[in-house]
Amino acid sequence: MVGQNIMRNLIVHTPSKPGNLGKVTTVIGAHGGDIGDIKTLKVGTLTTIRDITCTVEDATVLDTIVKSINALGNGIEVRAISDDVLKAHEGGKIHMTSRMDLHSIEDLRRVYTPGVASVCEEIQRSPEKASYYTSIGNTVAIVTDGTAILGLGNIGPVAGMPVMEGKAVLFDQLAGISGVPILLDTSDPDEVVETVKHISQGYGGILLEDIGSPHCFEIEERLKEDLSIPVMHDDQHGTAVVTLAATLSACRYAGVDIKDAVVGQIGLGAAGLAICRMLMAYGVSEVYGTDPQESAVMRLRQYGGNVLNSIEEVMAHCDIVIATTGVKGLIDPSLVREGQIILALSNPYPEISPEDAIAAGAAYAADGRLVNNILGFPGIFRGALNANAKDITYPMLVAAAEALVECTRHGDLVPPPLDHNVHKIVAKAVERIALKEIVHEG
Ligand SMILES: NC(=O)C1=CN([C@@H]2O[C@H](COP(=O)(O)OP(=O)(O)OC[C@H]3O[C@@H](n4cnc5c(N)ncnc54)[C@H](O)[C@@H]3O)[C@@H](O)[C@H]2O)C=CC1
Ligand SMILES: CC(=O)C(=O)O
Ligand SMILES: [Mg+2]
Repeated sequence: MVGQNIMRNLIVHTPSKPGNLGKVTTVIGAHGGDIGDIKTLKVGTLTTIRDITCTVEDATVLDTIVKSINALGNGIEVRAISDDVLKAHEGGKIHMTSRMDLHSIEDLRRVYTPGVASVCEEIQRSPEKASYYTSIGNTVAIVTDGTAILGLGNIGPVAGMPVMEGKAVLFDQLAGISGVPILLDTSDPDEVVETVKHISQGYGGILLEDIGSPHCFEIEERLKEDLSIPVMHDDQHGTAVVTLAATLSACRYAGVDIKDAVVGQIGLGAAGLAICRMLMAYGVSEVYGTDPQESAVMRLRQYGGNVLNSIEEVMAHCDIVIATTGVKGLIDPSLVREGQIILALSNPYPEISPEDAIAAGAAYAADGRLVNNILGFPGIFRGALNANAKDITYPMLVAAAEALVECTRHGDLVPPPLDHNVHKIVAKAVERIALKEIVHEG
């Protein structure tokens, strides 16, 4: 089964007797529902009310589950279904807040005019002090043109805003960075580059997000060239870092030197090409890729990768298979070979679910919820900003990947994304390399 697609909260009433919750959860599981949190809202003398988070394949499955719970009878009933994901987005997920209190006229004069004028003049005299007296050095612009929002495709920047707000939440909570979404109504590389350059002085770094290929490549290259603040296209390099970490872990368990691994990449867009480039730069000698777009295949060749003509060939030839196509259920379980490692990374729906890949014989399998650039970009930018780095370089990315491997528990491919310590360790590793590079250049 590929992709658990919709998450709903079932408000379930049962008589307050042992065994009833078990009956309800059994019904949910039997119909393929994935149970998340179970909150007990009320334990009454007669009735217990619970809020059960349930993720299902589609609305039909949800309907079947509700009908089956209600069919249990004896007072067991789904009284309401709520969409907590939608509810959580009401009003948006982010809000810029003040770091200073405003209680008195004294505060007002310090925060705002007339006091603020002297700080402006100080920065005018010594522009480098802006990073000390403003939030610029701790703020990253999250720039999108909306052309490759997850695997949903070109849905436009406004429809992609919930993803950008999500990235801002992650920046804030995992790395203490202010992320500011910037929605562009152009995909023309000249216009994107010019626009980002014009706004860049207000930011300590630029995270390019969900900008489709091939225009993402030129945009990132030109911005990296023209700006002296860190610029990174997350879908390329954030993803490549985490995928390298997962591949290193997998090779360790398999007792294979990563340099000898035979890796196949399905989908050679932003994420796929960057993954191939990262693996090749790290020393993997056999990297194969496939993509229906001739231009994508040509790019892989230019970077020294090998091309295969179909998914079937990749699955037959490679020990580690990575997919970033945005196409749900693309990999048929019958193609999976015994002992293969399958990373089907498309969001929100993978090319094959980890459960199906394992059932078909894979030794390790993961999807984009687990192997996700959430493990990369917060720490990478934290480290770069701490070091006052002018760029994000390949050695910084490798340091991030190796730090992730260090944090990975035995048997896992990557560490848990919400472990704050992991992001601190990644940031430290990146900062260390960035400082070394600065000393070297200086
Ligand atoms: N887990 C993670 O951290 C990340 C996951 N992704 C996921 O990867 C997917 C692709 O994202 P991007 O690379 O940014 O998009 P993209 O649009 O740049 O690339 C997609 C590529 O897949 C190719 N493709 C489509 N159908 C194919 C097929 N049947 N066989 C082989 N190739 C095929 C396209 O031709 C294109 O080159 C999305 O679903 C996204 O959510 C992207 C970044 C991070
Ligand atoms: C995780 C991410 O950046 C994506 O799926 O596009
Ligand atoms: Mg993305």
